Amino acid sequence: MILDVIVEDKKKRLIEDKNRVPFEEVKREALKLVEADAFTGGRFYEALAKEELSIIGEFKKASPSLGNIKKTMELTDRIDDYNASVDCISCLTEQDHFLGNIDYFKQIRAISKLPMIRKDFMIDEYQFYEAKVIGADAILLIAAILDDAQMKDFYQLAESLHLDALVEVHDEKEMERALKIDPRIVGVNNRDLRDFTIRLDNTKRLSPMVPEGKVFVAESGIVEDDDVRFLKECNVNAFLIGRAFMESENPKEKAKHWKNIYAEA
Ligand SMILES: O=C(O)c1ccccc1NCC(=O)[C@H](O)[C@H](O)COP(=O)(O)O
Repeated sequence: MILDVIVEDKKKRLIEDKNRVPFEEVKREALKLVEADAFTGGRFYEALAKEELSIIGEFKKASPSLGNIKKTMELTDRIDDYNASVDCISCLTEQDHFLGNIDYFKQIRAISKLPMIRKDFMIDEYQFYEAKVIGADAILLIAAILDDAQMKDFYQLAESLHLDALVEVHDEKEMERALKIDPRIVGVNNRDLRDFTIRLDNTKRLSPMVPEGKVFVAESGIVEDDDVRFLKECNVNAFLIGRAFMESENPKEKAKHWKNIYAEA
């Protein structure tokens, strides 16, 4: 499965990353920031926990399912659009399959005040400290690539660094595992990573499992008005949208339009 390939490539990248900036150095830098933190976590969570629909707008240059994504806007124009219309930003930092990197993240961080999630395949403590250093407010934990102990330890590590965690699941089994750590934010990915098919029904099927009080995020495959109407029935707090915004020449209008549809549906 593609996730296995991505994780293997990530392990190789981590060896290079640690050679370039040693673990102890990144950790020291991150802990300094934690000590100086004005916020002790929750910026990302708070932005999603509102009564009305929130949107996480994603920056991704490529993906295994889409290949290279056609560039429709200059980065700074896109950031301006997101700043004016979405509630949080997601930025892929994975290099080999999404063509992201931490400099891309830092570029966006420098000109957006929105809470930002570092979207990557988190398998090593190093990445959490690095996320803190580059100015992330949140990280992604993908249940499919972590065992129960890793999920719990990484969740606690994120909390200790004042980072929110979006815990991503694909099916009932992963949802049960994820809920054991009592995460504040749960996301259902609608993309089947075996064949890349999108089923928004995934969110609908798993929605009754999400306990009251959690922030519930529908991820992937939201591309048209009817998708927004469909997801309204699932009581989600937020959408994570990549492709539809990256391929749009007017992501700001799209985000506003979909928030209106959601409010009126
Ligand atoms: O997008 C992929 O092809 C993909 C493949 C393997 C693992 C993860 C993948 N996507 C990451 C994401 O979670 C999406 O970028 C995100 O949910 C936005 O999805 P979309 O709106 O469909 O671009």
